[in-house]
Amino acid sequence: MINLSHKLSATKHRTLPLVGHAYIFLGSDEDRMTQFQKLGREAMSNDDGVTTLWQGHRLYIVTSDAKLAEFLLKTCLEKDEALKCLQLMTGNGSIFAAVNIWRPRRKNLAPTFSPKNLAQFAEIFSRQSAIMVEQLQAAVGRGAFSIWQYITTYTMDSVCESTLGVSVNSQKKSEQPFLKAFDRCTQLDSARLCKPWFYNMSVYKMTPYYKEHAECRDFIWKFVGEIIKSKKQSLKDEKASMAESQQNEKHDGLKSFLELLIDTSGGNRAYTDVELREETLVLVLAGTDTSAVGTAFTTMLLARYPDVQEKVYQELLQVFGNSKRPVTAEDLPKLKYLDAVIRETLRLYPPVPIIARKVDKEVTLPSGITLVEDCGLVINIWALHRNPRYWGDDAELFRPERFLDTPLSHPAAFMPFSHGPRACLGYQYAMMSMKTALSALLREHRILPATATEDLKPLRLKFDVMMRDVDNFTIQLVKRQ
Ligand code: HEM
Repeated sequence: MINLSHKLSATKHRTLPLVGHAYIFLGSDEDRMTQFQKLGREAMSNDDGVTTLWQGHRLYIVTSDAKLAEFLLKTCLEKDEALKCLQLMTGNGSIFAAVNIWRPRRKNLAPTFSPKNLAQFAEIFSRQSAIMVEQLQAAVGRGAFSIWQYITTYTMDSVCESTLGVSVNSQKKSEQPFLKAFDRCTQLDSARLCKPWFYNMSVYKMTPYYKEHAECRDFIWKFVGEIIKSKKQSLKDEKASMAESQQNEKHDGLKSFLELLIDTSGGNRAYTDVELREETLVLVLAGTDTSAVGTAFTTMLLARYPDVQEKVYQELLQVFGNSKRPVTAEDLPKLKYLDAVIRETLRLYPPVPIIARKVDKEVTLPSGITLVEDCGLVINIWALHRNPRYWGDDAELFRPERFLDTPLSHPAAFMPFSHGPRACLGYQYAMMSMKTALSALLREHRILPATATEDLKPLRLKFDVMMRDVDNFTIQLVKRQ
């Protein structure tokens, strides 16, 4: 690795004995995000499109170049060691699993995201977003407030209903025990991710955090385990009660991801209860805060760009007129400008600003340099999305029209959902959910910045497992006439 480090551009930060550059990530979540931004810009300004740094004895290669990122994401599929600490709750669930486990699981999971299956979830998004708007009435016209809790409970309720087929009703019941346990587990996981000295399991087990994590995790596993058991039983009963001739008939009712997974993993490959628990928890984990962060950043930008908000509103008027009818699956493809606004938000504020992989066997880059086994790889999506080489001189500008008037300069220039074989499976699901929530909100309300001068200040960002707004997405809402 030392030889390799001499062939690649290196970070300007001083290397300390033993820890290398690990010290630069100490400090607050905001400091950590600032470091990632700086590293991304360093990589962008280097001729080889990378910067390198040492985390203890391991060399990490950071890139914000779309071509190189595309190559790495297609070639190196193993997740980085650091992400192992996120597996406590999801076990071998596909998102963090080793390649040999991930591959067959992805094969089973992918067909459950077919357009036909996704269209049936539109009704859930529509119903849950109506609840969100109803809950928000308490804040309308009353000055600045954080919209985060409203949006994250909307996504939690939608994801749980579409994944497990149950209503956890977290929008109306903030003390919902599943939500509390799930939130606590993810908080503990992200705190651990930022403290490398807790990566070692034996060390972590000695901390009070592990005990608390284990208690929450046991609760979650029991909750999901019971749903799986009862779902399997009712599917069995349903089959038994159906006449033989009806067995192959199409089942028209709404099917949750859990039921779809039981179907797709059928036959000899049928999933055990543990596998079903792991995969459904992956969907809840991967689908909740990510979409909530994307939606919340969009509200912040709409508040700061009233002309963009007005254009979205005009498009909504064209599709819905003055009616109060719910959003349907057929409406969503017509909301092309809103789609561009969300994409532009995800470009400038990607909820997952960095992703990490590991080199599991030597790989030679197109430049001829060979990466050695066990190097870490960081794709800096935040910087890649602001790279003028792919986005032009106005890369830093919020301009949704770019998604309507200019084709992508490279297939990997826009990758909020990652790229290559391990890219996000929930991409279309997330776009549907975000579009439904934002249209429900904007049809009746105008979004304003928290204060009159707010739109002049740059957004302050922080990083745990995801990128968030330091001020917790504070806006104002007023009713439209
Ligand atoms: C704005 C919302 C979302 C964003 C920004 C996002 C982003 C991502 C990213 C960056 C990855 C890949 C990580 C990597 O390459 O290491 C990923 C993976 C994944 N996402 Fe999403 N995601 C979103 C919503 C969702 C939703 C709603 C679901 C499911 C309902 C979902 C399910 C998954 C799954 C299953 C994977 C793992 C894929 C695999 O390893 O094969 N995501 N997501």
